[in-house]
Amino acid sequence: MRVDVVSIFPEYFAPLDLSLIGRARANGVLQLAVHDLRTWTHDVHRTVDDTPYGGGPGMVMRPEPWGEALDALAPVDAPPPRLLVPSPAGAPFTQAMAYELAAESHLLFACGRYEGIDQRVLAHAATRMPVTEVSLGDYVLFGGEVAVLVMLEAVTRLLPGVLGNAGSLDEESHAHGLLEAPIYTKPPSWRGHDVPEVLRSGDHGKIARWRREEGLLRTAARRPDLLAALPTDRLDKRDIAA
Ligand SMILES: Nc1ccccc1-c1cnco1
Repeated sequence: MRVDVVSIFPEYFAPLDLSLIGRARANGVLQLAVHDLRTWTHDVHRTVDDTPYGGGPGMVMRPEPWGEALDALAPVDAPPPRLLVPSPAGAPFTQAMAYELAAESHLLFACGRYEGIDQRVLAHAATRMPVTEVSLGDYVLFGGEVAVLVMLEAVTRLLPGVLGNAGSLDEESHAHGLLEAPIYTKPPSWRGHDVPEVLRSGDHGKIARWRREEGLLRTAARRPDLLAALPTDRLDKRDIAA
């Protein structure tokens, strides 16, 4: 997968050389390039923002540098990338979206700052590539960079060969729309707290049932919205009885 990121703070993405993402880049699973938006400015001050039409606080990112950046990174003679723009006004980022993005061959992330990017940049881009504004949640950040770091981690770990034990993808929270059951390791007793007997029973069927029930209980208690969204065929009669 090819990923291009455009930001006025390219140094934000230094962490991407670390750990799993660093390995995915080293073994070619992920081709990542980070670009400074100011590359596509032409004035001595390398200006990327201006005052908002209609007045109001803050500044808006100018369309011209973004237009030239997208022209350069999504040339018309190549298959179009999927443009992702982190935004508080975007669609919620979910594990389902992470799987969707992991199937793409080229992602292009546009990191907005200030009050955001002139809307015409997205409107023009949408004439020649899929554009998705994405929100990480209902809170306000200084810019899209941290959102891109989160999305890149969530997507990259789904790429083949990135996670050592692909099986762990199957068990983690949100993998099946439910939260994961509590997990434990040695010692069997610690500060008066014991590991649930069932997990030390060696009875794998019983352990699997316990984990599913505990995941359901946790989901019902902490994220009833996830339970409500679960397709009914995903809850078999054993779950209802639990
Ligand atoms: N607040 C922001 C400002 C700029 C770019 C993204 C965001 C964002 C994304 N998800 C929540 O907020």
